[in-house]
Amino acid sequence: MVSSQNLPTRYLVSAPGKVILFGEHAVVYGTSAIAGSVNLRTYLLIEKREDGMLEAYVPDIGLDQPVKWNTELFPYSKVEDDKKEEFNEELAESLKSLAEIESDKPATVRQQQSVACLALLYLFTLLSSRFPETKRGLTIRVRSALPVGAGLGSSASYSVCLTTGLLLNFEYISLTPDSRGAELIKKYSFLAEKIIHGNPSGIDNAVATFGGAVLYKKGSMESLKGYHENIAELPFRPFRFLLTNTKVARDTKTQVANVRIKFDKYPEIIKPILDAIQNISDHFKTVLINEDNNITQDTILEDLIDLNHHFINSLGVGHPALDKVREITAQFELHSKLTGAGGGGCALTFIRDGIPDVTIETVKKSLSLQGFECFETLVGGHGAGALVINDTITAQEFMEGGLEWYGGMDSWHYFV
Ligand SMILES: Nc1ncnc2c1ncn2[C@@H]1O[C@H](COP(=O)(O)OP(=O)(O)OP(=O)(O)O)[C@@H](O)[C@H]1O
Ligand SMILES: C[C@@](O)(CCO)CC(=O)[O-]
Repeated sequence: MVSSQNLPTRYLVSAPGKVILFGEHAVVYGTSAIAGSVNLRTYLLIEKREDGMLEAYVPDIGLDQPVKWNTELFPYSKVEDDKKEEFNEELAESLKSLAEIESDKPATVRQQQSVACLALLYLFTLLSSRFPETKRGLTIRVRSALPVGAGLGSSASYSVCLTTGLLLNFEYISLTPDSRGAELIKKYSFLAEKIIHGNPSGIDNAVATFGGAVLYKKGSMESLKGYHENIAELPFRPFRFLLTNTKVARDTKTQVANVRIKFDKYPEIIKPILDAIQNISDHFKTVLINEDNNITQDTILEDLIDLNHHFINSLGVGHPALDKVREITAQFELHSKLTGAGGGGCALTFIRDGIPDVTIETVKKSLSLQGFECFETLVGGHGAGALVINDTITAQEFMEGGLEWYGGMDSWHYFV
């Protein structure tokens, strides 16, 4: 039996969102994509409790009240100890009724809340099963600076926070330098992503775990060697981007499923489009590595942004609001594309070197007049991190405090 006697009981955990530069959707079919972490993060506070209950505060998805479960009711017998890292459909099915949220909110909102709870219950049951029942009780509190369902990887950031907090609490990993920690976080967060997304490529949770700017390809990512082969760090200069949230709601699961329908119906047409997207990612990588003239790099990046946007639109995941962002930014000779799953959500606008701040402010103003929300971001930065936070803040301070403050704390341990 594992002893938790001398361990800290409270962790603060965080993970970034992501932005996909090139290759969303195509990456689900095994091509390469280029993505990086953004400086908007999710934070999770996890603490032990004595009464064997699991309680979750997840206000960002419209759950005004905490949700509480008796952990004795969870189906631990469904956990297969030797296959924990594979997705266990039976375990997910048997937890579904416990994860259901009853409220007078619209069905789509309840569905989003239920899958977020299901991801928590799934990981909790999986990872707590080797602990004595009396030591399983937990409270988790989640807050995020990321817009939910807008293409910036809010679900992966949430999944990685859940995974990191639970792995720490149930002593699978610790806050010591050890590359195994990041691998485990990536593997288990992928299971949570499967619950939320259906058929994820793994790019979002890989970026939320490892941070940085990466060239990602789906593949055998079981070993550390696999990690190096499949997620290469890119020699990224600090490119500036404007992110525009069109506030058109959509969910990734549906967008990915719609592309699948097209692919199955017209494989001979869709396959070459996916290949072309692969070539965009490859070309960009070559330019990053071989071209040291910033102006040339910027011009090529703009061409590739346009090409990628049109290819991806042809897969049926565009939206008039995203085209509006392109139209407005084009008036200032800036290039934009949808980012993430599309169908609404966010557009990404590249700000090449030398664009005056006053131009950017005017662009932002024009976009805001459409009801869109804009923010600037740099791509790259830390992945999943954690720290022990026994006395530093109260739960209430965490729920009510400014998120930027946590990021600035200097004792973060990053897993990469
Ligand atoms: N802060 C959060 N708290 C709890 N659940 C969250 C949070 N953020 C995201 N989720 C879960 O993730 C879902 C949103 O995932 P979805 O993949 O549709 O959007 P996204 O991750 O923001 O976009 P993309 O996958 O295109 O980057 C929510 O409905 C919810 O279930
Ligand atoms: C649309 C998609 O390519 C990116 C979503 O952020 C889906 C995935 O890769 O899992």
